[in-house]
Order: sequence, then structure tokens, then C-alpha cells
Amino acid sequence: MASAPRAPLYLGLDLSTQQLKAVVIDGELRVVHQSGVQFDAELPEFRTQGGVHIHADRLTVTSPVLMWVKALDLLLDKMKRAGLDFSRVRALSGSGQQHGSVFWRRGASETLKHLDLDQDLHQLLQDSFSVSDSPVWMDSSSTQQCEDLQAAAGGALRLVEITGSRAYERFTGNQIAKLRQTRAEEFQDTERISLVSSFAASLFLGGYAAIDYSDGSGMNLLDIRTRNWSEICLQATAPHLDQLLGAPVPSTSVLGPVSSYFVHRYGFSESCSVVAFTGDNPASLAGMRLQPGDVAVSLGTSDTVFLWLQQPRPALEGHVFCNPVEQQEYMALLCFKNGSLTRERVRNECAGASWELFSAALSDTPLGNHGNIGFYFETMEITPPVIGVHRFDSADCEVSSLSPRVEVRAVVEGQFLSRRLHAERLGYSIIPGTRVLATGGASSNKEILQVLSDVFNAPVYTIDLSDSTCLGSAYRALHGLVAESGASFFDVVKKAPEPRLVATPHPKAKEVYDELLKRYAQLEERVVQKSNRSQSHHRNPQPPEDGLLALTSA
Ligand SMILES: Nc1ncnc2c1ncn2[C@@H]1O[C@H](COP(=O)(O)OP(=O)(O)O)[C@@H](O)[C@H]1O
Ligand SMILES: O=C(CO)[C@@H](O)[C@H](O)COP(=O)(O)O
Repeated sequence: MASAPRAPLYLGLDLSTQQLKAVVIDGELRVVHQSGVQFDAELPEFRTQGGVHIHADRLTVTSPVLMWVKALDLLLDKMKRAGLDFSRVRALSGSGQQHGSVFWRRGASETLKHLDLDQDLHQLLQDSFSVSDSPVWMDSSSTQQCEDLQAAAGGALRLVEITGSRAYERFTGNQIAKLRQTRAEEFQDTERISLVSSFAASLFLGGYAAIDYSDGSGMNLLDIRTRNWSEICLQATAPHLDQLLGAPVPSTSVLGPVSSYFVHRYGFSESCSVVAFTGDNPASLAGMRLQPGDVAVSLGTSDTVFLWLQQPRPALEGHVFCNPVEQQEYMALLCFKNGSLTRERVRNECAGASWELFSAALSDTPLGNHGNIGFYFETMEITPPVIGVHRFDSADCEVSSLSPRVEVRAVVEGQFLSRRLHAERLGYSIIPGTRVLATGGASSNKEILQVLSDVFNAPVYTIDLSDSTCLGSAYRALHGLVAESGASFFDVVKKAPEPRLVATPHPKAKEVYDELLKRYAQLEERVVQKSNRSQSHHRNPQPPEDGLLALTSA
């Protein structure tokens, strides 16, 4: 049934690595509109590949901040042309790729307050950023700053206890420390630092938006228990950093009404509320209505595995974030950098650049791939932190190539064995009744999901949209309006359609993959040792005190 012509709508956005997307839902939680802007294809003037620029050192990875602004201009124009009545939007929220940072130049807050209706945002804001290329989550160039932060905090484990993660190169605090040290002038000229999520919220607010607890947990700066910036981490990162960041807020906070620029230019209502934006993985948790016991596997640019956590469980691998929908609880996350782009590269080389042929190769090859196992860490991986492509035959001998169809199955099986291995190492296991909820671009591929189901030996479910981040943002917008009065997120979204079962494990899956997982673990150890040996050959470093040699980049 269509919604009444004046019935309220809720807008959810996602500013991710490769695109900016929007979903609009009505009060019955039905999707009434979807739009998107692909950075590479629709904003070619910024010359990005997969939404980013990889610098000559292969470690520094950035995106042009004005590309993101221009994408918002384009997206809103598209939505207007498609006939979306913005005046019905009661609340909006959004998400951004995690960890990325935006550096606002002195005076930018005044510019944001007085936006001229007749100009596009990207014209109005062209001088508003002290750093034009924002560091993003794929960056792994801040190894030194990670070591410094861990030393200041009293070791990696102590940092985990405070912030939920040991020091990671892509985490915002380490990127800020690097920028302060290497680009002092730009840093001096900075008035405010946003995450990608709070940056996007600032555009809608016409003023600086607060960072929410959940995305703030991906910075190595937030104390995830007190939900305040950690003094130790702030001091180790940059002077007066709390002023540059502003105070963090609960993820359900209403930050204020949409700015008059959006009211007059696009017809938003003056009372449309902007609810705090958060990270894309936390938003995805909301979009899939993940429950304790479920395991989410996101197959976007990055692959991530995440779960609902009642209490933080500190570990040197993976992350604990504040939960985006239940303020006193948490979520755990593992991130893998070599996800969709690696599958795409193998598709291009082995399956004629066609997902249909890629899927056919998966269907035509047997579970376990005749014992062949592959590691495809084409760029410096996060979990585990190694680089290199390695293929092994059934006798564990390293081989230089595999036939195209075997290579296709090797990349997908290898990735999912790794997701399962590292999730199990953190203590998470699939038990009868566990649902694996898949999302992200590659979750539209049934054959890939069949391999996921087989490797995890568990049923895989999806929601109707492969894009749970936008949907989660729209749900969060709706919840934000009533969260203050104590309404729970799950009560507000109880009418949402249940996830659908899309794959069940093959009867032989357990036998095949329990065995293969053991071999995968041993071979991964070999690959890590080999990579560490070649790194120490290049750099000859002293082993760090806490044994975290893995932190160092190639
Ligand atoms: N049919 C498909 N099979 C496998 N992967 C796909 C398919 N369609 C899209 N993808 C992958 O989805 C990725 C984009 O995922 P998405 O979640 O939209 O990215 P992000 O949100 O990180 O920008 C693409 O890089 C592409 O490799
Ligand atoms: O670094 C992480 C999570 O820690 C990534 O998951 C980013 O949040 C990017 O997300 P996608 O664009 O791949 O969805």
C-alpha cells in the first residue's frame, strides 16, 4: 500500500568509499525512494579509482573532500528531479566510511552558517578545508604514530582497554598525529576535525556536528567505557585536540534542525531534524536489526564481520565500538581491507570481467577447491597485517598460479576462511540457531553467499536491500525522534521485514571446511612469518616490546 501523500518520511544517507547513497522510508518502514552517486563514474574530474587516490608510497590513501561535497549536490538534485517531496522528511541521519577525517579551515563555521542559496555547496565550500585530501580508512601510513600512541598509553593492551582497539594506522587519532607532524601549517590552519560521518551531518546542520560515540570509537581517542575523550590519548596525539573535536554525543542524539540552505534550496521543512550520523558498520548493524547471537558479514569495499556485544572483550586483534542503537552496550568488529576490490580484480583476470562468469566458476568448482588455498593480500591487509599474494596446492606447496576457475573459488573461499578463522580466534563461534546476516554490494551475489554459508556452516540471510547502511540510517533517523522519551530501537523498527534465508550449508560443508580451516590457519602463519621476515630484512627493526611486530607496514 502506498503511503498517504503528506505522510512523514525519513531519509538515510551513506557516504562510503565508492559512492554516496540515499534511502527514504515512510512511517511503515517501506522504502519509497533510493538514489546514489558513484564517485569514479559520475565525478570523473576527481580522478579517483574506487573512490580514492593511492599515493606513490602505496600506504597513503586519501579522497578529495570536495568530491564528497559535490556528490551531495548531485545526489540532492537527482532526488529532486525524481520528484521526492523533501518537505515530508521529518528526520534524516546518515553514515560514513569509518575512520576518515575532514579538516575544516579557520572561518569554515561562519561559511557553513551563511550559505548562499543560489550556489552549489561545492562552490561555497571550496576554500573551507585546510586539507583538501582527506585520509581514509585504507591508509596505512601512520605506523610511527601508532607506536608512539601505544608507548604513551602504556602498551597495546592498555590502549585496547581504554579505546577498544590497539593502535591501527587507519584510526583517526593516528592520522591526526601524522598530519600535525608532517603538515604543521595546514594543521595550524584547522578550526575543526570531523569524521566522514560528522562532516556529512555538518553539511546538513549548517554548523559543526558532534561525533557520535559509535563512530568515535574508531579513532583510538575515545574511552569506550566513560564515552569521553581519553586524556592520555588526546595528549599523545595533539595539543588542545578536545577543542578541535568537540564533545562526543550519544548516537541517537538529535543535533538540531536542517539548515535554512536546505529548506530554501530543496524544500526541506524547517522542523526536519538531523540525527547524529555514525559509521557505516554501526549503521549497518541498525539496518539489519542485528541481535545478540547473530553474525553480520558486510561485503562492501572492505569486508567486515561484526557482532552485538553486551560487554567489551578486550583483544589485540579486532575492535570494540560503542553500540549505535543501545547506549550501554557494544559491538565487535573485524575489518579486512582486501574485500570487493580484490574479488573484482580476480573477476577481471579470470572471469572476463563478468559477475555472471565469476558466479558460474563458483558453481562449477567443488567445495574445498581440490585442496587449493589462496591468500590475496594485494594491498597491506588489516587482519592480519601482511601484504602479498600466495597460492598453495593440496600438499601445501606454494604455486605461482591456478587455473582461472580454481582461482575464482580460491579467492572467495580464502576470504571467508579468513573471516571465520579470525572471528573464532576472538572467541565467537557459530552455534545452532546462529544467523549469518550478509550485506554490502557483493551480498547480491547468490553464489558468493553459498560459499559463505558453506565455509561458516550456517544459514545465510539477507535483507531486501543490499545496502543496509542507508536503511539503518533511515531507521536511526526515525528512532532519534523518540529515543529521548525512552523508546527502544527495536520497538521502533519492529514492523520492518524479517531477513530472508538465501543459502543453507551443503551437507558436506562441515567436514570439508573444518579440515580446510586448520590448514588455512597453518598456512596463514607461514605467510605472516614470511612477510615479517621480509619486512625485518628491509627495515631491520628492534622487535616492539609487546611483540606487535605485526603493526609495522611494508
Ligand atoms: N553481483 C556482484 N557480485 C559480486 N560483487 C558485487 C556484485 N555487485 C557489486 N559487487 C561489489 O560491491 C562493491 C561495492 O559494494 P558497496 O557495499 O556498495 O560499497 P561501499 O559501500 O564500500 O562503497 C563493488 O566494489 C563490487 O565489487
Ligand atoms: O575501516 C573500516 C571499518 O573499520 C571499513 O569498513 C570502512 O568503514 C569502510 O567501509 P566500506 O566503504 O567498505 O563499507
